Amino acid sequence: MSGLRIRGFYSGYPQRKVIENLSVPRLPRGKITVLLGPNGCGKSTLLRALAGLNPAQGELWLNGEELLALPFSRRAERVVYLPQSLPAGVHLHVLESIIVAQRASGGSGSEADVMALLEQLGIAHLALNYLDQLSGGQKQLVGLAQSLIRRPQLLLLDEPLSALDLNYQFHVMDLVRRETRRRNIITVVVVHDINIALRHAEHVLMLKQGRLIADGEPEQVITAQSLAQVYGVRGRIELCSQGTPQVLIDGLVAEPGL
Ligand SMILES: Nc1ncnc2c1ncn2[C@@H]1O[C@H](COP(=O)(O)OP(=O)(O)OP(=O)(O)O)[C@@H](O)[C@H]1O
Repeated sequence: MSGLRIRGFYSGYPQRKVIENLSVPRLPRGKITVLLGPNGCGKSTLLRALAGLNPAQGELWLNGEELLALPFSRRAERVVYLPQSLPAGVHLHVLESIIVAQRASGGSGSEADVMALLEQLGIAHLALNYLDQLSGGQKQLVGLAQSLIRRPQLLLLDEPLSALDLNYQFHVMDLVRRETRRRNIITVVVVHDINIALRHAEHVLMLKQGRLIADGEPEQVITAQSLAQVYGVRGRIELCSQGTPQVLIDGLVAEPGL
């Protein structure tokens, strides 16, 4: 079966269970899935576990192949995880760092391909800058280029927009969506901005305390009821004048007894 299927999945740390008995029938190929949930609910733990960077038990099927049974090197050819921040102290040019990422995944290391991707991301002018001399947002864009050039089947992006301005947030989500469709891959993106999820996601997972609360199309998952249950806020979903749904937050859900 194509797509990603998760069954009876557990992950966490020696002193702490985080993801408990998670099952997701199917994350579709060619679509962006946004993973939502409050701070500390287990979003990064889950992405790292999907990538084989955290211990996990259960079943994890990617395009019909059981990932947990694969050696780490074969799994890393199929799954790429972009962490919230790039490792510090890497003294490489942007261009070199992406060529290294491309060669590590069996690519040709072609400078022309890398430059074309940097152009698409709007950062070709940074090609000869050192990674450790970039701004936070510039580093995020380079991290995205390093991830895309590796041509994974499953792309896991952990808060890739957190340091980006409004223009780049839109540009990056648009680009990731186009590339996800063009390459027919599965992309899972963690974001905190519900309106970005409503606008750009094609599928949404909502987590609370390591458990799946909702799974489906954005407008089915992001409702006043789920916002109250998962985030403890009173919200409304309204159509703006251009027909795009928007979440408006009116306040916090009253504590019982207050
Ligand atoms: N290395 C670790 N060792 C032990 N516990 C950890 C570790 N990393 C995270 N945790 C705990 O696991 C839980 C889930 O953390 P995780 O980083 O997955 O949450 P998150 O949903 O990504 O949060 P945020 O939105 O704040 O980034 C938290 O309670 C956190 O304290």
